[in-house]
Amino acid sequence: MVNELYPVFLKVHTFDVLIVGGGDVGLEKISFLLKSSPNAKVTLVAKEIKNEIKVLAKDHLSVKLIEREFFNEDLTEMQLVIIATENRALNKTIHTEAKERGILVNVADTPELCDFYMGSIVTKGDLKIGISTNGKSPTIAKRLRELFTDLLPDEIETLISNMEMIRNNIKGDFSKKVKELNKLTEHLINK
Ligand SMILES: C[C@@]1(CC(=O)O)C2=NC(=C\c3[nH]c(c(CCC(=O)O)c3CC(=O)O)Cc3[nH]c(c(CC(=O)O)c3CCC(=O)O)/C=C3\N/C(=C\2)[C@@H](CCC(=O)O)[C@]3(C)CC(=O)O)/[C@H]1CCC(=O)O
Ligand SMILES: NC(=O)c1ccc[n+]([C@@H]2O[C@H](COP(=O)([O-])OP(=O)(O)OC[C@H]3O[C@@H](n4cnc5c(N)ncnc54)[C@H](O)[C@@H]3O)[C@@H](O)[C@H]2O)c1
Repeated sequence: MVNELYPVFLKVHTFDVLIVGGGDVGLEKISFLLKSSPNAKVTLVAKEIKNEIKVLAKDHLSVKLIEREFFNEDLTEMQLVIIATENRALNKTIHTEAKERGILVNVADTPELCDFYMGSIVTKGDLKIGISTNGKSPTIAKRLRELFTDLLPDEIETLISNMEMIRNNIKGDFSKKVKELNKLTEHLINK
């Protein structure tokens, strides 16, 4: 099958995100989301919310927890929904309702019901690399994250900051700027 995924880097703090389910999977999803995007505007609804999620929410003022069963009205004004209850039929029903409202949906661990996948994420300051295996092996995505995190030197952060300064200070037209920036960085790739 062709890999048709198009990666984007979302400014999640400008979105309203709903997570349904507050068990192990809900915890995994909200943890990864907040790790990358600490100010993500997340509402989590679940009949029972794990204590770890409550502890995490205390450190993130943009997170709202609602401990009760899910109602369709919870989807109002949401732009992204992550569904993670243990009830597959319920997950499917919420998926259908969300799609009717034009909301992008991720049903945790159910690739065929996902409009987008949560990626595995390598972070070195302003550098962020999202990894996906097209839903085939989250374990490989995780291992590649570990590999790239080790492989990329922390100095990459300084390098990117320096390049930003140079980029802002190069005078002249666009093509001259592009040429100079390319010349400065060509030694980074040793073929
Ligand atoms: C990247 C990451 C981000 C995150 O979770 O936020 C993520 N899964 C992670 C870990 C992980 N998940 C699972 C295991 C156990 C081992 C295993 O089964 O492989 C491990 C590994 C571990 O924990 O060691 C269970 C699992 N996951 C999915 C299925 C169903 C299936 O594949 O059919 C099953 C089987 C459930 C069952 O047994 O029934 C499906 C999805 N998981 C995805 C993302 C999406 C595709 C990503 C891609 O394109 O690669 C997708 C499609 C949907 C989604 O959830 O977005 C995070 C790594 C974070 C990190 O450490 O960096
Ligand atoms: N835990 C894992 O590591 C794991 C691994 C692979 C797949 N899965 C699958 O992921 C799904 C979720 O797993 P989990 O371990 O988080 O389950 P869990 O039982 O720990 O949590 C389920 C959550 O859904 C909530 N919920 C159930 N019905 C609800 C409703 N009507 N309204 C609102 N909230 C409701 C519960 O209150 C709870 O917070 C399951 O389908 C499971 O098979 C889990």
